[in-house]
Amino acid sequence: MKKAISNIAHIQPFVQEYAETITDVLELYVTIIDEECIRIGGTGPHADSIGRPIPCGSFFRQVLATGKPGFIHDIVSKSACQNCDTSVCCQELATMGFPISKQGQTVGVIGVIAFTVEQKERLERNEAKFLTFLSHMSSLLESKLIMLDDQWRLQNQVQEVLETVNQTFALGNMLGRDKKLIQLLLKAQQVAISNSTILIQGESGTGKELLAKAIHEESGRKNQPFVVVNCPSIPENLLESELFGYEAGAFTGANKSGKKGKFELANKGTIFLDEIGDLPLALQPKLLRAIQERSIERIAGNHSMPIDVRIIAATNRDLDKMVREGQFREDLYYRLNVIPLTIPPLRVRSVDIPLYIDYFLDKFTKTLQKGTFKIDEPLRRWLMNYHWPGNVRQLEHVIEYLVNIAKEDVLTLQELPPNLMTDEGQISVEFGLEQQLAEYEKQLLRTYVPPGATLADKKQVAQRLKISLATLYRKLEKYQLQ
Ligand SMILES: Nc1ncnc2c1ncn2[C@@H]1O[C@H](COP(=O)(O)OP(=O)(O)OP(=O)(O)O)[C@@H](O)[C@H]1O
Repeated sequence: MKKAISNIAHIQPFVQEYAETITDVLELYVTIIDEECIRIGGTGPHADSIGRPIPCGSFFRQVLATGKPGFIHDIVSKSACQNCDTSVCCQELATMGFPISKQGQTVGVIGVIAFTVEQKERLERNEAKFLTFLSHMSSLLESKLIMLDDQWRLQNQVQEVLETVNQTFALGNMLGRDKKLIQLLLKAQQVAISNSTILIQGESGTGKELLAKAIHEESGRKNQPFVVVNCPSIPENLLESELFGYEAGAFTGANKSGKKGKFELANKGTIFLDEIGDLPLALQPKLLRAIQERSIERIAGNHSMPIDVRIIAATNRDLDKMVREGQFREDLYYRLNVIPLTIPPLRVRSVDIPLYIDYFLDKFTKTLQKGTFKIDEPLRRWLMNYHWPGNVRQLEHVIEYLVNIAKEDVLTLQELPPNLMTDEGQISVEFGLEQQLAEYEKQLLRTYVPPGATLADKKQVAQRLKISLATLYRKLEKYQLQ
C-alpha cells in the first residue's frame, strides 16, 4: 500500500508550473530541488537538467541543510560558492534560495538566478519583495503536498475498509472483492463518462462483455443502444455489410431497401466489438477510417454518414504480439487501445471465488425455484483450488449444473460434473493411465488436505479416504503437497 507521505517529486508537474510562473513574474531563471538535491523543476538553462542532482557544494544544498533563506549578491567573490563543483565555470551572477518546508521540515528549495547584470541589479533592488514572493510560492507547494497526503490517506482508508470487511464492489452486474479487480472497476467507472475508445483484454469468460455493458450503463449514453458485434461469429464475406450496412441493390440477394449496419444501429450509443483480434486484416482499414473520421460509408454508398458512437473493443488474444507478427494493423491497435483495461483471470483472484459461488448459487436457486443449498467443505475447497481455465463463466456453469442435479440440500464433491473431476485442464488424455490416476489422486489430496491442515484434520481425512495416516503422509510427500 502507498505510504501517505508525499514529497516534491510526487508533484513534479505542479513544481514545473510553479517554476515557470516564478520566471514569468520575476523574469529570472528558476531551479527547484527536492530533499535529495535532485532538480525537480527548472527554467532557462536549468530546464534541461531536470531529474539530475545539482552540483556538490552548491549554495542551494546549504539552504536545504540550514532550512534558511539566503541571497548571494556577488557569486564571483562569495565564499559560499567556493566549494561548489561548478564554481570555475559558473555563469551565474547572483542567486537567491528559499526553503520549501512541509510541517516544519525542509523538503526542498526554490532558487532564482540572475545571469545578466540587469537581472542581478533587479534582484538586489527587490530583495525583500522577492523573498516574500518566494515564501508565498513555497507555502503553496506545502499546501499541495499536504493535500496529496490527505488524498492518499483517504485512499488508504477506503482500501483498508474494503480489505477488512471483505467488501464486494459492483459496477453494474460485475462483482469483485479482489483488490486488483476493484481497482480496474473503479478505473472503468471513472472513464465511463468520456467518449474515448476502450480496449478490454482478458481471458475467455473473465467478464469482458459484462464490463463493456457496465461501462455503457454508467455513461451518458445509457438510454441509447448498446450494440454487440461478435467478430468471429459473422462470416468474413458478410462482416463488412454487418458493420457498415449497404445501399439498395448493393449485391445480388441484398435487401431491396438497403440495410443499416451495426455502427448506424449504435448511433448515439455504444458499439461493442467483441473478439476484435479476429477482425480480418482486409477489413481493418475501414474500421480505422470509421474511428478516425467518426463517419461510415455503406457498401455501394456514395456518401459518408457521420456517426456518434462510443467504441469498446475486446479480445482474449495478445494483440500486441499480433501487431508484431503483422496479423493486426499497428495504427488500428493504437486507435483502439486508448484506454486499456485488462481483467485478471479468476485463478489469480481467489478471494472472488467464494463471492461468485454464493452469487451464482443464489441466482440459480431462484431461477430454478429450488430451495437453499449449502456447499460442504471439501467441495468448497475443491472449487477454491481449481485453476478455472474458463474463468467466471466456467464457475457459473458448474454452479448451475450443481443446482440442477442436487437432490440433497448439501452439495458435495460427488455432484461435480464428471469431466471436471478428471480436470481436463490439468490431466491430459495424452497421459498414460498411471499418470492420469496419479494426477487425479493428487487433486483429490489437494482438495481434502488444505495447506495448514492439522494432525487431527489429517487423521480425519485418512479415515474418510479409508487409508492409514502413514499412507496419507507418504502420498502427501510424493506429490509435494506439504
Ligand atoms: N465479475 C463478475 N461478476 C459477475 N459475473 C461475472 C463476472 N465476470 C464474469 N461474469 C459472468 O461470466 C459470464 C461470462 O462473462 P462474459 O461473457 O462477459 O465474458 P467474456 O470475457 O466476454 O467472455 P468471452 O471472451 O468468451 O467472450 C457471464 O455470464 C457473466 O455474467
